[in-house]
Amino acid sequence: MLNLREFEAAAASTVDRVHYDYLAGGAWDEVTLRDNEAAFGRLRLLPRVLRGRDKPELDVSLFGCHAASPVLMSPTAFHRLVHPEGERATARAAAATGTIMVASMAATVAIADIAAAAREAAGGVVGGVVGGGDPALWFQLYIQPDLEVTEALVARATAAGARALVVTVDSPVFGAHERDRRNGFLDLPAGMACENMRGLPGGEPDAVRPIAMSPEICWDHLDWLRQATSLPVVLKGILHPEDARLALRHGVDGLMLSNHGGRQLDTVPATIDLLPEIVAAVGGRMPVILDGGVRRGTDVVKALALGASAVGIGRPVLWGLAADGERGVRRVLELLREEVDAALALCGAGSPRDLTPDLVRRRS
Ligand SMILES: Cc1cc2nc3c(=O)[nH]c(=O)nc-3n(C[C@H](O)[C@H](O)[C@H](O)COP(=O)(O)O)c2cc1C
Ligand SMILES: O=C(O)C(=O)c1ccccc1
Repeated sequence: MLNLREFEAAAASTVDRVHYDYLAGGAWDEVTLRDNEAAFGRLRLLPRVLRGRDKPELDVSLFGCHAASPVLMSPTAFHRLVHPEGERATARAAAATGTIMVASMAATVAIADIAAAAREAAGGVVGGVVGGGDPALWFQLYIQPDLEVTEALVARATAAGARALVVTVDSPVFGAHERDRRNGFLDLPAGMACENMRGLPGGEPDAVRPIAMSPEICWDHLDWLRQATSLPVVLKGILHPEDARLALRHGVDGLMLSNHGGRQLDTVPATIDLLPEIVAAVGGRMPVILDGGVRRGTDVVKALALGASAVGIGRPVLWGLAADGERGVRRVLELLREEVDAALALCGAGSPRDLTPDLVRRRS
């Protein structure tokens, strides 16, 4: 496999059609889904030359979490749908490559088990230190209207060693995925469940509580969460610059500029097209991480040049996992890393910090 597209093709031919449609699909007409990739295609890179740089340095540090690459794994649900080891395999690939993994609240492996898999793969070496503590694992949270349940989820993630909470705020209702409606995909197959939702307060000890998406969630909930945890809080799914400014006022630590891979409100802009406005609104006061349509090293470089601190990939991780389990995910991450490395050098940059917005031009 030479690039992420080849992993996409491999996944399309191995994963059951109904399940493949679930991971590939978007909301309604899939306008945003297509635009995320197309918008990167409308941008051109304008390199600098003769800058006499060393080999590029790709490390990033986010909320005290060190990573070998500015590409992280965005949270995606249901990894066991495409591979029997599910999130365990994903976590091992993340740990082996020094990649930050954002584990989904809708994971099919519990956060404690994901963390254990990551630790095992790191061989007890985390951040270059033997016995160096917790892996580069973050937990994605949908705030549940029942705050006791939300508190229990946060406590589990914290106990597992998660280093940040990524609160997804673009889902007051479930996205309307017409492919899933047509295919009748409503639930996980027997023997798979959202393990983070098992045995929560107010339910039977072994019961799996459905994930609630609620239009009632508001900034008051965020304020409550802010005081209920000492972990960094990252908001995922902020699109309007006014909401970016509000996030700052509510003590948020970072943003993930994301349209959920085109799976929530259709016809919102591509994330890369929104990035300059969001970066301007934030004014360097917190990191902005972009996801949606990142498929090539050049996409990563464009986003970093326009002010993102890092980028996330969603579907490509699932393609790698479907194609070849842990090895496939590792290969996806390595391919992208090699491409970023080469694209940085070709831009005359010695690190992501050397990338500036003038290196990106819109195709006329
Ligand atoms: C199959 C699938 C499941 C997802 N599950 C979640 C989730 O549980 N929580 C969440 O915040 N985002 C979820 N997302 C959105 C991703 O975090 C991310 O925003 C998106 O996939 C990025 O776009 P990309 O797939 O083009 O890289 C999911 C995306 C996909 C494709
Ligand atoms: O499919 C998704 O995009 C998603 O975010 C999700 C969230 C909860 C349960 C299943 C999927």
